[in-house]
Amino acid sequence: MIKNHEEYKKAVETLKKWAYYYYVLDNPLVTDEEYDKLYKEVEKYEEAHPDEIDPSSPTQRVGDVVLEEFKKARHITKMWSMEDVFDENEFKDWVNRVKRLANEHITFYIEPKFDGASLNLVYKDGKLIRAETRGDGEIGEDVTLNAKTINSIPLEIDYKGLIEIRGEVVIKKKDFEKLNEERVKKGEPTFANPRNAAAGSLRQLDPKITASRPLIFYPWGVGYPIEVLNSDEVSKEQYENDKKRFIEEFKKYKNVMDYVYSLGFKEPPKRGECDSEDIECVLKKYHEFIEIRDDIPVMLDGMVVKVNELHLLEKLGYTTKYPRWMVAYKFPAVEKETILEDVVVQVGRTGVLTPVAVLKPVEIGGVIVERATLHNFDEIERMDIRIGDHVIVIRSGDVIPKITKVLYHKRTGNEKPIPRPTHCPVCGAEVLDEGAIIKCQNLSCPARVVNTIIYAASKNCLDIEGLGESVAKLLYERGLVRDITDLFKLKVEDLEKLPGFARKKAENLVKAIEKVKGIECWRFVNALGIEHIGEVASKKICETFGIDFYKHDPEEFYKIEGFGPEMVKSIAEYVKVNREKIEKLIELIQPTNPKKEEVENSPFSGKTVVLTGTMKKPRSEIKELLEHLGAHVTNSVSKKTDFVIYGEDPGSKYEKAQKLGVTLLPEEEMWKMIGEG
Ligand SMILES: NC(=O)c1ccc[n+]([C@@H]2O[C@H](COP(=O)([O-])OP(=O)(O)OC[C@H]3O[C@@H](n4cnc5c(N)ncnc54)[C@H](O)[C@@H]3O)[C@@H](O)[C@H]2O)c1
Ligand SMILES: [Zn+2]
Repeated sequence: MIKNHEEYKKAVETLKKWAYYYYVLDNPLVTDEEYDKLYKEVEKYEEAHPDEIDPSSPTQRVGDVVLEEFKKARHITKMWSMEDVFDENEFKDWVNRVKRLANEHITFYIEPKFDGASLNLVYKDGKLIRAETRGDGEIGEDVTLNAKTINSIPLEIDYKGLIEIRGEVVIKKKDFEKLNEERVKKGEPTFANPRNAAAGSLRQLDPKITASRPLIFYPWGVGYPIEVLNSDEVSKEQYENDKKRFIEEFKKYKNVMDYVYSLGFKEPPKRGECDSEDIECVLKKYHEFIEIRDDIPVMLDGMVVKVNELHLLEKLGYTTKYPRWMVAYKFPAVEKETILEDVVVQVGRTGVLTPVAVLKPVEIGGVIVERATLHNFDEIERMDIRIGDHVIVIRSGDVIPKITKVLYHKRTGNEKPIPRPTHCPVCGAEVLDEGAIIKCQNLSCPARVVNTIIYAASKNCLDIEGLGESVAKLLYERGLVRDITDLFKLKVEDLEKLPGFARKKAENLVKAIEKVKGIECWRFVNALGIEHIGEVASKKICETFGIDFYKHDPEEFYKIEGFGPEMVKSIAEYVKVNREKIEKLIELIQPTNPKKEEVENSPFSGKTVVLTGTMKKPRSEIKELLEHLGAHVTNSVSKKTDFVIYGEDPGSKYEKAQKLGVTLLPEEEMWKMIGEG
């Protein structure tokens, strides 16, 4: 609560500073939540003391000043900020207010609120002549050259009159992650969130930098000729004429946007209309938006509700800051402030040390977040993050929880620096520090051994059911397993004595390990965990050399498609050190070589096959088997299909095959043809 003018002035100064960092520098000092809280307090005080209002208060203006380095651009019509509501009651209040002001029946146009950077595109005679950031709403930065590098912005459109098309420049969450990873590698500061990344990428003095960033433009509205005139570039008379014609032609905001999208702009993932008497319709849309929010590749921070009837916009009018005919119904925040309580260091199977932040638990979008990535120790030093620091954490769909900001201004002096490790936290061995990567080189480091076992047992390797993290740790701690080869010595009697193991569980694990015998070659190779050699490379190795791969000269690996020096060197080094181990494992596991000859002679080789109905074995298994026999298994039946193999209760695919005259094979028949019937 702000009690007096003195406190009010202080609060305004704070808000101004935060707004400057946010709008001008694209580098916020606090979370939106914190900004909004103080903003609301200032607003409240101003309502009670209208004569004390500071005209430079952020409540009285749109955005902030523009950066000096840019050429300035005056918008033909004004750009606005937007009122926001945070819950159903606030929203209903807004609806009642706007209905009262309109004094006639209204409908709503609804679309997502994109969390990015506002951009105004001026088209004249069908050509893009200018692109401007919002700036203070009247004057923005001229970023025409930058905008021209964004693929989703058409340089020419079919509309021949003067028009301002407005929208949001955004970056996909995935691309934001990638961009930040690249920046971490180069030792550059990371962007706090996708919005700052988009805004920072758009507001570059060098268009080449903008061009290198994968930006997307989503239009959400039209300025000229429906907004408020803001320059003398156009005469008042022409503006009034154009406006009248435009409103008569389109009538509703919805139609304006349909038209804009028809000009070649990108459509949002979801939009619609509701009657103002049907609040349930709006609320339903709100919940649908929240439901799909994580799956939408770009950030949405709310849903925008606009009065649909164009002739009412002028009547409903504007405050100093925003139109009275639209509102943002905000979603729960994806960024929260919390405290860094500790940093634990994890050691992976390759020995790389990764710092993980332990946070004071905080709820973000319905999920309690307790841990976050910190990338590496170079990043920790660059951010100067300390234990006890107040930090901002972001989590949203593809964006994994991460600390994006340290709130230095909240330091008390008791924060503790996070030392760069010189020794492995697990085995105590001295580490190899290569800057971004710090490594424990002790091959028998417990963390490395346990993680190697977990990896080898995982789905795409030996696929040992029941051998996850906790069991692997237990087996290691009890001295039962120090190496993958030890797995094959495990006896039911040893296991059943372990905590949490009854006889049944012990038997199951031993059985699961026995099942590894005769496993496919590629799974065996993948399980070795050779650096740079994953599933695909393992398959290629087995197809080319079979299980004797390690006996071949490293040079020979170059003939495999896609194998470069990094991979070949890694294999060579691995084999040099581990030859004996490989041989011992082959003896124990006896992996099967892919049998090429048989595949060529199979009745299914080169055939296109579709599966339908319930089969005796899981469909994925049958698919794999048929593919192994050289078949091409697809999902839909066409004239090109050779066989439709059906189990019980076959569906429409069966009928389609009959219609097209495709050969129908009962499942039994297939097994006979393979020789397993
Ligand atoms: N963390 C900080 O320090 C800090 C500082 C200042 C402001 N902020 C945050 O910024 C927000 C206020 O900023 P603002 O006043 O620029 O408003 P805003 O960014 O929340 O909303 C207005 C903008 O929304 C965009 N928009 C996206 N989708 C739209 C759609 N479908 N229709 C119309 N417009 C759409 C437009 O660019 C428009 O300019 C608050 O959430 C506040 O917390 C944070
Ligand atoms: Zn170690």
